[in-house]
Amino acid sequence: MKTWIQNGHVLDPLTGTDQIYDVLVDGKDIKKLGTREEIAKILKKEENVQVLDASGCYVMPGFIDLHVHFRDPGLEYKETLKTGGEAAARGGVTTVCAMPNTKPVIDTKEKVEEVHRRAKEESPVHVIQLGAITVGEEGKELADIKGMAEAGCIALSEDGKSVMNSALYREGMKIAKKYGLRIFAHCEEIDLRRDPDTGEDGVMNKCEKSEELGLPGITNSVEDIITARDIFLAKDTGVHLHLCHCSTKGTVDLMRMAKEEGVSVSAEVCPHHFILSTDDITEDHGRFKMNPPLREMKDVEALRQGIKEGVMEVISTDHAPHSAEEKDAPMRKAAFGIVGLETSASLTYTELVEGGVLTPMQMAERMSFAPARILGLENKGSVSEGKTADLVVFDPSREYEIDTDTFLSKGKNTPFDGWKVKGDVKYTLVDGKLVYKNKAYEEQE
Ligand SMILES: NC(=O)N[C@@H](CC(=O)O)C(=O)O
Ligand SMILES: [Zn+2]
Ligand SMILES: [Zn+2]
Repeated sequence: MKTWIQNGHVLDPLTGTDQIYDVLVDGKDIKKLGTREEIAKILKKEENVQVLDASGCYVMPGFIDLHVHFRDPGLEYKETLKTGGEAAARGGVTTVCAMPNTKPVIDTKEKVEEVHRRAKEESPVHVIQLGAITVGEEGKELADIKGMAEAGCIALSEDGKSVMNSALYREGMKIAKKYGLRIFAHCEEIDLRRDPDTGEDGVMNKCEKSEELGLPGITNSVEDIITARDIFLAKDTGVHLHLCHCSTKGTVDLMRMAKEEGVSVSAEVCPHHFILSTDDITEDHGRFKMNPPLREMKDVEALRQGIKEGVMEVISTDHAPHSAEEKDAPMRKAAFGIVGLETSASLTYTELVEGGVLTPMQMAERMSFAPARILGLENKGSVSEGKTADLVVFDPSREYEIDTDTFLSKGKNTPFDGWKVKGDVKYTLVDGKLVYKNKAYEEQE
């Protein structure tokens, strides 16, 4: 099967291509970039091709989300490989890294293989399952790192928490390095998560707003301390360290230092952390509760500056679906986490590209090329001949209102419901196959 994407503005971070081209997809691969005539010449007259109109749209490499929670196995009432995959496709995301904090925790070769096998059948997008660092994410003994590497894990993560025992963690890093795996770190000193004044478990950022709402707070140091520790351990062991859901100015400063020192590190920021601050928390409600929490404006500004410079080179979502019952509650009761797959590209385009922080090419870099490089996926993250046809056709002019009722994800938990945004996904292709077609364009056709 061939697909002919016509008249799109190709953005390719690998070769620097930044111009209007037609793109011919043949099977799973990108066959040719060229003019209408050049593509027409390759095709036989009677040949059956799928034509997609990309006029006025960017053709970018499919987004690669290094951080999602698909809750499968065990917590399927929140999300499944199928619904999570459909939400991803809708957001222009063609590959996800699924965190291992499922039920059971993914900590063996067999469990990784099982998710990979099922994902091929059930999810429309590529799913890379990450394995836990310790058995059951309990922080007591190391999981079967070698076995998980053999199952194609690529990276390990204890997401949801940090490995608090530094010696055990260092040992895990050494083994990960030996088998070519990266470490994706959730940085949180759990013993400090309690409010320094009241000792109660923190539910939002510690600041004037938390005082005003009478809620227990989480200080920036809860993140910064472990960020620093992890960077030093990465330096000692040589493993590649990727910092998840960075939220503080301190983390940006530490990342800048680590990169100057030549440590093998990368870092991601999620839309909620570079868009919202504690000023946006209008009431004591679970839709504003996530870990790490929304921080203050000075942090948001530092994150944006870091993204602009490329110190923070990845935009991920930390897509964390929960049921309505788990989220429609005051902060003390609600679960940590918000969904992000279906809003990430629109929010990033609206806030960062329209907002003058990133060029459209840099958006493709942060959302696809850089994550592909971190994972070592040479065939992804690029719209150039011979690469895998994981593609997104993104329309920068379509304005719409975010409506959780339309979400394909089971999770509707987001503070962005009702937000007006600019830029939307028109088509998503995975391995050359059309896996998402935006219904908003059907009426026009
Ligand atoms: N981010 C969150 O608030 N929650 C995540 C866990 C995590 O990413 O640490 C979850 O699994 O729900
Ligand atoms: Zn986390
Ligand atoms: Zn997470």
